[in-house]
Amino acid sequence: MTIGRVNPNFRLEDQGIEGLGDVYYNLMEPALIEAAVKNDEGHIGQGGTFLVTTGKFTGRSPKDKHVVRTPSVEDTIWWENNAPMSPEGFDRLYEDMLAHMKGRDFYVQDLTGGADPEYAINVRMVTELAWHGLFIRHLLRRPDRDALDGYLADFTVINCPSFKADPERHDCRSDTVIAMNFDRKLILIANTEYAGENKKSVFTLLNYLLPEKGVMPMHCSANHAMDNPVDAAIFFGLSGTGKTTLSADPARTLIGDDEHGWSDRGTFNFEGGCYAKTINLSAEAEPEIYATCSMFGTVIENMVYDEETFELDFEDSSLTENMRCAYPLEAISNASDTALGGHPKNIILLTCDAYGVLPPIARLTPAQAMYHFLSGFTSKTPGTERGVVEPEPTFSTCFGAPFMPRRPEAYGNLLREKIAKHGATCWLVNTGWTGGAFGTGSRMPIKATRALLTAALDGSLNEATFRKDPNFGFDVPVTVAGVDATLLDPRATWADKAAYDAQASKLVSMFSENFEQYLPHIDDDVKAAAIG
Ligand SMILES: Nc1ncnc2c1ncn2[C@@H]1O[C@H](COP(=O)(O)OP(=O)(O)O)[C@@H](O)[C@H]1O
Ligand SMILES: C=C(OP(=O)(O)O)C(=O)O
Ligand SMILES: [Mn+2]
Repeated sequence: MTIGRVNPNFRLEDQGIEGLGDVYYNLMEPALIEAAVKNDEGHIGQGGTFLVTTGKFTGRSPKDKHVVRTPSVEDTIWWENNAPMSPEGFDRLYEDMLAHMKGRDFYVQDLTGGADPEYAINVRMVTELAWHGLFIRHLLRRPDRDALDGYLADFTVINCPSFKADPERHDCRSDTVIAMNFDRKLILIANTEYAGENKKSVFTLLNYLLPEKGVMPMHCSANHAMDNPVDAAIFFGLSGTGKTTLSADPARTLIGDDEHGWSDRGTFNFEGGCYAKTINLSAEAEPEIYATCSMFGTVIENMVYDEETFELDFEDSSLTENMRCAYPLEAISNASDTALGGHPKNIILLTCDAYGVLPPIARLTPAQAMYHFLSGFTSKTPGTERGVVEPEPTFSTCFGAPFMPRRPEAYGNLLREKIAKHGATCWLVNTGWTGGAFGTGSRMPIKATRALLTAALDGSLNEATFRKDPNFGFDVPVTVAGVDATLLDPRATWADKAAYDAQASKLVSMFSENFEQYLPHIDDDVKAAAIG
């Protein structure tokens, strides 16, 4: 049976997907919650949130993500970073998945990725779980109801957690799979309930498609000065570095928290919602995000709560440290209603340095910015990927290697052109450790990071006195109003200075060793910015 609103000429049957049980098209939030409760997928929480747990998979499974190796993508995919799947393996996977789906109920959400209509693509999300429908409806962009009657999808994502892949038959690594087929315009996800796979697969898709249109796709958050979209800032960062936290700034307008494009027209959010971490979330440090945890429709994933009062426990990470809430952009009071901004005036590279070596803020030349963008030094945050249990230093190029189908230079060159053309000021911000490495020191206070960003974004920090960092060659401010000057110099925060020097020189070598792979592909000015 077909229930809900859909283009009568573009039902699943029209895509060759037949024999399912009931198919629910484009249900709105209340109906999705009702369906999810009826299916026993979770519980309604305080304020009308929806509370779910996702079982074994509470973070992404990057090693199970595959790109189908067809001739048309052979030369453009960065195969060292993207696990291949044969077209035959994919075809069998699709066939087996469709057979498995027969008789089961599914939820279809016809959505869009990209706030700029010029670059938007239509993505139909077909989910076995009603709450995945609710999640992705929050996260992507919702077309007007009337537009649904003529909606056609550019790409279709099918997410079926009850299906297990067969590595032999489907040419994949395990029984969990995220398979992207750019030729067939299909993405198949199986055997994981972690909601983040839905949004990050669409992100990966846009990272593949947009560079050909001259648009730089970016793993970054974005905001702009209150009521002044021209004064935009973007914050690149791998998971857990602070994109979501720092872009929700009460003094600025939020454009988006995770995925953006930069075209000749400026910046635009790919999404229509946010996906925040809730571990140790406090009303004091992050009031806007905290407030969404008691709003109607917010999806609360893998949080422990009191079974009698339904009160959330923000400290209890026993299910995972990667506990989350998902909500539409409108849930943040000062979010932009267009999700568009100008060309970024400031570009922030967020890094979570678990070694406690990098300063809390440094100003970068364009060449240094390119060097750090390609290096992507940071730490993986516990829980965000399977198997990561403590902050794990890594070089994740473009601050988002798991989502980059193309070679890093493809993104690096686009970014570099845009920085040169629009003259953005670039900053490196360490939201990681201070006063010692992970285990000895402590995480950078959010308040200090915010104060430094405020000074960078309002232009006042440019007037500060800077010192040149002896290890990394970038400019580090010596004093900033409202921030303890000791904090600005990481060496000064370590009790054991010799230990700092040893750790810093170890990090310099790591940078230098990692960067060797890029040397054949880059220009002399970026080479000159290389460390070590
Ligand atoms: N100085 C800091 N800056 C930003 N976030 C911090 C800082 N100190 C601690 N945190 C915590 O780190 C996490 C950052 O996560 P998040 O903003 O979701 O990152 P991302 O969006 O980049 O994945 C949050 O849980 C936040 O509370
Ligand atoms: C959804 C994710 O992104 P982020 O942590 O960058 O918000 C993720 O890494 O699973
Ligand atoms: Mn985030």
